[in-house]
Amino acid sequence: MKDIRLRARAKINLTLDVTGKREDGYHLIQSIMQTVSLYDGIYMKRIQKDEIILKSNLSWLPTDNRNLAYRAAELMKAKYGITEGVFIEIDKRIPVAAGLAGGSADCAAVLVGMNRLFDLGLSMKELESLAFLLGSDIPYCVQRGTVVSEGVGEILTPVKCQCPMCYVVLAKLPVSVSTATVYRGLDWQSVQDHPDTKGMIQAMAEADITKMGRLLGNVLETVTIPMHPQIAQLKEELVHLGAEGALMSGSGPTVFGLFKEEENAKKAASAIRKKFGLKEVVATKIYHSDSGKRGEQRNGRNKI
Ligand SMILES: C[C@](O)(CO)[C@H](O)COP(=O)(O)OP(=O)(O)OC[C@H]1O[C@@H](n2ccc(N)nc2=O)[C@H](O)[C@@H]1O
Ligand SMILES: Nc1ncnc2c1ncn2[C@@H]1O[C@H](COP(=O)(O)OP(=O)(O)OP(=O)(O)O)[C@@H](O)[C@H]1O
Repeated sequence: MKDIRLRARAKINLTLDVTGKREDGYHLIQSIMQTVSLYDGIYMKRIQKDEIILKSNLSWLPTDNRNLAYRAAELMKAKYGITEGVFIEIDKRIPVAAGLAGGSADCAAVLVGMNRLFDLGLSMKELESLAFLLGSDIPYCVQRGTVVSEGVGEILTPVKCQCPMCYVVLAKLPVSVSTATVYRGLDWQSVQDHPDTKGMIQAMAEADITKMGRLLGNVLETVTIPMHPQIAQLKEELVHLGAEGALMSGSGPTVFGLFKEEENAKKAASAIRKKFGLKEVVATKIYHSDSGKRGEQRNGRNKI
């Protein structure tokens, strides 16, 4: 039976602005999204019996249609009349409910995986449209890279210059933050401090990581930080430890810091782990696809 291995990578928001609100309550955003190397391993296999079997290394993660990866397989099966089944195994490494789009990345990987396992021949654009039916961050997780995300997350414009390579420390507080609650708590019209999206793109074009650090900005911090003031302390400490800048990712609670040197990022990660007593601290880096094409076969193994 055909099988496939994929890497579902996390994202950070280098900028996140809210520019309006739709009648259905969803917010219009402008955000520079960036893929990082940290990934969940996804293994998929076609099975004869018409069912979806999902397993993961986290005993408490749902394995039914509360899991976005399951929902991706369910949607593809229904839409394309697939009568065979699929086995999906998730090796979860991305912190959950963290603002890193871990569930969205798994979901996107399963969409890509189903397309290949069942030879559906769908284009990236078609996969992104399906992705948007399942969540706002998922089209981006299909596309990945350095991208300006607008609308409610469905209008994606790749940034021509790549984000310069730098090292990223992710530090997650042991609290859950609901994205819906954070957006509901935002009075977008009274936001004073809007991130400079254009300035950030210019800083990336100049490969000026110091300037990028200064321009990091996320309006959702105005909601999440008052709920969890330790986020501000984590940001301060990361800068104290040598980060060029630090910011909350998405709706939080993960904070990331950008570092020029890998060694400094590793040292900062271990200092943060100790000082704040955190378990979920990861030193990773900006992800640059080395094949340029998602799903390219390398060394006989499928990787994304
Ligand atoms: C915060 C970000 O992660 C930034 O990349 C995204 O905007 C959120 O993306 P997501 O987690 O995929 O969001 P969804 O699962 O689609 O929506 C969760 C909830 O967040 C709110 N929501 C989401 C996206 C958006 N543009 N405006 C919103 O107000 C809605 O109340 C929605 O019910
Ligand atoms: N495959 C999955 N991995 C992780 N969480 C999942 C998955 N499927 C569903 N969930 C549920 O989704 C919720 C949010 O988890 P996720 O890790 O995607 O959050 P997030 O990183 O904040 O996402 P975003 O940045 O898109 O808001 C959790 O409560 C979790 O139970």
